[in-house]
Parts: sequence; C-alpha cells; structure tokens
Amino acid sequence: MPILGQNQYGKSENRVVKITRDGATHHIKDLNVSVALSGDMEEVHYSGSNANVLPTDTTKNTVYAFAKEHGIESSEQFGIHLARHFVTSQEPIRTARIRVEEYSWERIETPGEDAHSFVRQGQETRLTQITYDGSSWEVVSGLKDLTVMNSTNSEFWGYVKDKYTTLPEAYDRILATEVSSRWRFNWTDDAQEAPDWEESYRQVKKHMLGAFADTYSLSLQQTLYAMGSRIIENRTEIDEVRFSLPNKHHFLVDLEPFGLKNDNEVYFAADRPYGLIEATVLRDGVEPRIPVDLTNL
Ligand SMILES: O=c1[nH]c(=O)c2[nH]c(=O)[nH]c2[nH]1
Repeated sequence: MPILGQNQYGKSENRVVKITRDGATHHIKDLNVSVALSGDMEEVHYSGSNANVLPTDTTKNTVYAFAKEHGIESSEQFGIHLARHFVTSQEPIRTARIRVEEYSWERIETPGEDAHSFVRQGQETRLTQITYDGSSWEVVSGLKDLTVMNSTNSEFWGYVKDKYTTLPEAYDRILATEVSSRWRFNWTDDAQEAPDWEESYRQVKKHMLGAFADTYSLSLQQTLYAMGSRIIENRTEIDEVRFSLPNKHHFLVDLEPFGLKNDNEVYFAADRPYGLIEATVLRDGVEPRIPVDLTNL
C-alpha cells in the first residue's frame, strides 16, 4: 500500500481587518492569514474518516474570533496566539504553521480632531511565519516588494570575461533592487522573553535601508552582505537573514544617433531578464534554517 507523506491543511488567505477605536483616533491592522495544520491525519487520507479533522472553515472562524478576543498587537503576536490555540486545544493537531502578510496604512492628516482616514502604503508587504509544535517556536519574519535605488556609488568591473562576455565595465551605475527578505528570530520558547515585534520590524527595516544607502557598492552581492551584517550586528534577537535581490538593471541609452551626449542621465529600465542575487547572512555558529527558495516561504 502506498504510504502517505508530508501533509497539512487549513484555510489560506483569510483577509482580516481590525479597527481599534481609541476615541476619534482609529488604528488599522490589515492582514492576510494562512493556517496550515498537521498531525494525526493519516485516517482522513486513507479511509476518509474525519474524526481528527477540525474543519478548515473553523480555522477561518478562529482567525476572526481571535481578532476580536485578543486583538492584533502585531502579526507575530497574532500568529503565536493562533498557533498555540490549534496545537493545545486539539489533540490530533501536532504542529501549526501560521503565515501572515500585513499591509500597512498611513494616516491621512486632516485639520480636525478626527483620525479615521487612511491611505494604503505603496511600500513593502510585511510577512511573518510562525511554526509551533507544542514545545518550541520558530518565528521567521520578513518583507517583500521593497524597491530601492542608489543613483550613484555603484560600480561593477573586474569580473570574469570569456568569449561570450559583452558587458562593459561600469564605474558609476545605478543600483536598484526589489528587496525580498526573511529573518529568523532566536526566540524559541515561552520561557524566554519575546521580542517587541513591532519595534524589531522597524529597526530591521531601518538597518537594511541604511546599509543599502551607505554601502559604496562594487557588486549587489557586496551590498546584500552589508545589509545582512548590519541587521545581525545590531539586532540580537535575530540570528539569520536571507535576501533575494533582483538586480533591476538600468542601461544607458545610446543617444549618439540623435547627436546627443548621454552623460549618465538617460537610462532604459529593463524589467527582464534580471540578475538574481540571493544569500543568507548568519550569526557565527548558527545553523541556517530559512529555506533557500523564498517563494516557498
Ligand atoms: O552587482 C552585480 N553582480 C553581478 O554578479 C552581476 N552580473 C552582471 O552582469 N551584472 C552584475 N552586477
């Protein structure tokens, strides 16, 4: 008889918006929450017995009920509450994995006292993934779609050249990328004090952007390592950072045919193909756990 391999189930992409009303000042948390549960689920696959199956519909309801009962302090805190609930309340459920995408809203400043108008931020999407097996936690947070550019302080030269190489060496180029990153917290058990998740996110983003801006870059690889190192060196709660950085190439346009000199001013922004630079930066002595392919996380 064929054997059942890894399996998980749950409701994906529960869109939950929580408004907290502090008088006339309102606060928004806007999340996309995906629940994946696993445990003693052989029977439902082998015979169709649903005796161990908490319906995916119930997992959806739990997300909404928890938004009311526990509030949404941070994506991480919310995910931790949910994961703990599923594992501790249902015997057959051994592991819960909660993924959260968070969309941020910026307040529209108005002259009056009211503070209930918002504009969706066009910047990054914040991410977290919580995994709980009843004894230890793994929290991997991150972001995607954070587009950044340096209009100078980037070079690329001295690379290998073979008979197919045509790329001219660049001594002053644009460096642009759309950052996708994940970072793993070293908080793993309830006995340790949990990090301040909101402050941690703000600081990680600040260090990431600071290192991108400050690094005089000889390659995107070097910039990536600088960004990761800045986080590891400044944030003791984080042991591992992974980046996937598409090199958003900007090619100088040849304006000679029009009798014009292009003095590093006019570029063609290519969307594909793109160089894809990916790496993990780790605290010394730590084993990597973030998957190599971030699209799987
Ligand atoms: O920063 C870069 N790294 C590369 O590996 C590379 N390869 C390439 O063609 N351009 C670049 N730029």
